[in-house]
Parts: sequence; structure tokens; C-alpha cells
Amino acid sequence: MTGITYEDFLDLSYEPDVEDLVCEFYVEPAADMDLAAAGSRVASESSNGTWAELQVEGSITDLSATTFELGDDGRIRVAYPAELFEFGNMPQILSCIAGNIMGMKAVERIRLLDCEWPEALATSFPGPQFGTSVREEIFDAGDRPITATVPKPKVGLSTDQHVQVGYDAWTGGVDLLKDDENLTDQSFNRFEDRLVGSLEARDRAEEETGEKKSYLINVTAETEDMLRRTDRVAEQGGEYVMVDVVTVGWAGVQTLRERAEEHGLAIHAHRAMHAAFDRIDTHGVSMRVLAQIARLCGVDQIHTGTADLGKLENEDTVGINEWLYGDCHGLTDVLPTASGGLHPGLLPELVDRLGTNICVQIGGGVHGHPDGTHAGAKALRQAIDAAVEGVDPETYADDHPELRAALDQWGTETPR
Ligand SMILES: O=C(O)[C@H](O)COP(=O)(O)O
Ligand SMILES: [Mg+2]
Repeated sequence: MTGITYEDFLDLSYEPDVEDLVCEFYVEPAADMDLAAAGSRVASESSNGTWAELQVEGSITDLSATTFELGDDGRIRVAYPAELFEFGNMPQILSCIAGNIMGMKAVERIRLLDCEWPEALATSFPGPQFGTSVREEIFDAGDRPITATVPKPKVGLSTDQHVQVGYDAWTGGVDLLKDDENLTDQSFNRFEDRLVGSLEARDRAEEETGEKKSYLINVTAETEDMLRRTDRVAEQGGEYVMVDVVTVGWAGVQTLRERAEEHGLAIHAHRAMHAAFDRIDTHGVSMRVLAQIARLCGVDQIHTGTADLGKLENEDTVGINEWLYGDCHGLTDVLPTASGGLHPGLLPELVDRLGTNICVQIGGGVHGHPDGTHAGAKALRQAIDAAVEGVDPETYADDHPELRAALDQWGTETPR
């Protein structure tokens, strides 16, 4: 029998194995602890230790995590052995690396900042089916970002109104109609009616414009309902489903990913509620890690912010997007979506900061156009075209009246 205490989880000479999952945390220790003590408690509680000394036999420490780096700025790095995890089970992994430690009294604050995913663990997940290729494969969008719009008000439109707004937006030049995060199957706008009506309107819009159009319909629900709705999207000839990944939970996303592949459907991920985890920058789970999890679980598009240009607080949108584009042991990349308080006047700066390999999603900045949704959609497309061509929007607006009206309305101000 050997006694094992939390101090056994600290080893500054440890060199992580290539199969370890390495996590970086920011830690503020409790008042009566230093960073070494708090850091060892983190590794202990998130793997196989606890507050008390344990008497164990055999090689149980093979499953222990090791804190191997203590930074002056409160950053620590912890290595987790692969055997600690059930491969392909995201909830189990998160119950380790972002579980009890988030509420543990040994730390005042703790934030999971970043993960280095080892190959075997990363590839035990499917990753996205399509990722950034949707721009080319579905929309033939060339060099420009694809565009989406969410009808506003976010809930309350009848099905007929919602369908009409979609038609007006599509024919104005928008690629994707998107449901809002809290619209699913309510009494004023039933999922089934909205699905059938919108895809019929999509077909008409495609015929009129000669462009491919698609619909991000929100299937967020209890898992069995979500799958039934996904089946219906496929039966009706949709290309995408949309899901609120944080509120539905990662188990639900994993299940949805399997069903989406059976139908060849892409997944658009809305991140509603992410800020409960990542808004306070000294605590929780960073958006960077949430985006990594989403990629492993297999979403094709995800909201990653607007690089500080919109109405929502943003963590490092550029850095998160770079991670989503970068190599992760051969997993397909993810198309970042910029959304939340955007309007046409912000697009040159947005494209400057984020590039064109994105989806630009605008709600209020389309439907709040002084001449309505159709004109708002035209203004959005004109602003995109101007940004991609590198033409100043003021100049472009000289012979594009819809863009002119949008610029007169909102200028280049960032809304709140
Ligand atoms: O779901 C979203 O992304 C938001 O509803 C965007 O809406 P907004 O463009 O009006 O901020
Ligand atoms: Mg919304």
C-alpha cells in the first residue's frame, strides 16, 4: 500500500508524452495556498485524486494527471494520460478537465484556456464532414464570404411571415436563411410548417436568382425530437441543420453528427449560452476550447464572434478562427461564422480583420434596413462584394442605393 496525496500530482521535471492531453489553465489559488499547491490540486481532482490521502495498491498513479509547468502569470500546464479518457466520449473528457475543479475551494478562479489534443484522442471523434468546403461545394461562392440572415424579431413571426422574410432575403442576394437560437417548434411557428414552407420558398428563390440557396433550420430539442426533425430536413431536401451546441450538450451534438452524416447534412452551430462559461476571463472554459470541442464533435460552421465589431463580447476571434482552419490530426476544418450586431457599414473592417473564409450572419442589420428585408439583403450583398473587391463602400454606394441607405442609417458604428 502506498499513500498518495495531491502533492504527488506536481512534477516540474515531467515531459508530456505524445499521447497525453495537455491543458493550459489560468489559476488563482485560494488565499491560504500557493500556485504549486493549487496546481497540484487541479491535476489531482481532475484525474484520480481527492482532498484526502489515499491508500492505494498497484499502478493507479498511471492514470494521474501531472502539473508540469507553473507560470508567473498564474498559467499552469497539466498533462493527462490517454488511459484516463474514454475515447470518443466528449462528456467524459469534460467531466475530467473541466469538472469538479471549476468549483473547487482550493482555487478562487480557474479557467481552461487551451488544449493540445493528441492524435489518438482527437481522431476518436469524427470531426466535421464539410467544414469550409461548404462555400465552394454548396454555394460556389468564389472568393467571397457566404452570407446568412436571421429573421427579426427573433421569435413571434408567424410561419407565413417567416417564410416571406426568407424569400425576400434570398432573392435579395443572401445565401442562407437562419433560424434564431430560441426558435424551434412553438405554437406561433411550427417546425414542420416552417420547414416545408421555407424550402418551397427556397426553390422559388433559386429559380429566380439562378443561385444556390439554403436554410439553417434549428433542430435544437430533446435528442429523439432533434433526430426526428433532422430526418424531416433530409426528407424535404435541406442541406443543413442548425443546433445550439451548448444548450443541447455535447452528447446531443455527437448524436446529431452521426445522423447528419447518414443524410449528408451539414451542421451549423449556434453558441448561445457560451458566455456563461467564457465571459469572465479569469474563470470557466474559454471560447477557444469550446470551439475545439465543437470541431472534434463535428460541426461544420460555428459562431466565433465578430472580432469586437458587433454587439456581443468577443474573445480572440482571429486566434480561434486560425485554430479552426489549422491542422488537427487531419480532421476537417470548420467555417467560422461572424454574427451579432453586424451591419453593412462594418463589413470592410470585418473582412479586413477576419478575411473572406467565413460566413457573415446579419439579422437586425438586414431587417432593420429603412426599405425592409429585401433591400437590406441587397445592401448586405453589395457590402460583401465591395469588401471583396477592395472598393470603399462609400464609393460603391454611389450606384448601389440599398447600400447607400444602409450606410446613411448606421454609418460604421459598432452597436451595443
Ligand atoms: O443568432 C444570431 O446570430 C443573432 O440573432 C444575430 O442577430 P443580429 O445580427 O440582429 O445581432
Ligand atoms: Mg440570435
